[in-house]
Amino acid sequence: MTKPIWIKHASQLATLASNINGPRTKEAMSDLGIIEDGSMWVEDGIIQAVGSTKDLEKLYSGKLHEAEVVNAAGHLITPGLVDPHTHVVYGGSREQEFEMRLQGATYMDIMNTGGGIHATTRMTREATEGELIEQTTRRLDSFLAHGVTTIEGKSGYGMNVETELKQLRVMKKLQEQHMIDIVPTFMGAHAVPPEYKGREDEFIEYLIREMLPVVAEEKLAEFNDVFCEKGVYTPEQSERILEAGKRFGLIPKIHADEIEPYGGAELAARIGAISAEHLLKASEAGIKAMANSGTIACLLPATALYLREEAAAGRKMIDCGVPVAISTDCNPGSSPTTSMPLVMNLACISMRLTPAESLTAATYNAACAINRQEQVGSLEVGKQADIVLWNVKSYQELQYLFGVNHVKTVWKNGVKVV
Ligand SMILES: N=CN[C@@H](CCC(=O)O)C(=O)O
Ligand SMILES: [Zn+2]
Repeated sequence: MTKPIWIKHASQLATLASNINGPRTKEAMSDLGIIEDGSMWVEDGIIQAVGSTKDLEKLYSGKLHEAEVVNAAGHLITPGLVDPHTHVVYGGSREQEFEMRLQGATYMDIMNTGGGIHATTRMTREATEGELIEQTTRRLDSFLAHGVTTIEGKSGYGMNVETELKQLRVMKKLQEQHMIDIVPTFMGAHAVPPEYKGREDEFIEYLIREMLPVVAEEKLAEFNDVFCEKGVYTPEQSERILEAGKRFGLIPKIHADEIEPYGGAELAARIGAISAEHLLKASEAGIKAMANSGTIACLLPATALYLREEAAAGRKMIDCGVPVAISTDCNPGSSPTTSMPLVMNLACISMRLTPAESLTAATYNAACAINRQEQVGSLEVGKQADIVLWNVKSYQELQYLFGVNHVKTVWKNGVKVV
């Protein structure tokens, strides 16, 4: 039997607890459920109590001597961060493209000449399962070191049955081997593979006929994602792929309006996608439609920065009532980072989210974007004990001192992992 953990005297315990079920919007994104001089009791990996140190001292007075005590005086405590959009499983790396872009090549130029997603697809097809596990483990360790305890992970660097399944099976194995939780998304439509160039509809048929049934049969994914972008998949093609996924029980997500306005946000709202990703160029009508449908905007400010693009209109989206989540977009091309703390900083700096909104976007709303809000994303009784103790005293300081990893201790399911 492991000892209970008693964390006490946190200067701010940002619980993110609320009576609102489902993604938070507008003012609710600023309510962090802060407890000053906060305290938590954890047993068997589950949060048993959350409150003031005084209250918990009374509640557990007969058991205090049994617990491992963590004195969090002067420290902020938050839920483990949730990253709802990653391409974490891939082979190789693409540092030469970074230099090409600095010299003027665009993301799409590189992709259209066989680089970008296609380059990573070649390297992922060549990599063995063991090599992918080894590379990905290093990234998962880095996520934990940055306070991230749950991530979503997409396939999409295979675009054939064999490699798409290899990526998803790697995620399944890592879910068993690694402390971090990985929520899998099938993204067979990440690009049009070169062998199908000009025959997009044939590839879509292949994806629907050969890939989706196996992914569903082996329960390898919960979501189905598509890159809806000019030169990749049209809104009509994206809809066909996502509707087919629905028939196999996969919930739609959409990479939408990243490079050009293309009706992706509107499509996400119309077909009931749980989230739409990127949205740098989302139209007014698309933003309104997402607010009405409650589709979560999963915004990726590190990607915008890395591609030297203007970030998505996060401030405006929140003001319009769109629930906003944020993510690293961890991938080898447009955002090779695992730092959610940096993403929280950028959400404030480049999208004008407030420090409180940014924390909600990286915890509770991020959990909603991957259907994990019942388990993680807030510090509430009965939830997983995924907890971060930070080397700062407040959430305001966490967002203010930017570009620094302030993580001191991370517990995943009540186990100290950092
Ligand atoms: N934009 C499409 N897909 C990824 C990038 C993948 C890559 O460049 O390897 C994204 O979300 O940013
Ligand atoms: Zn992505």
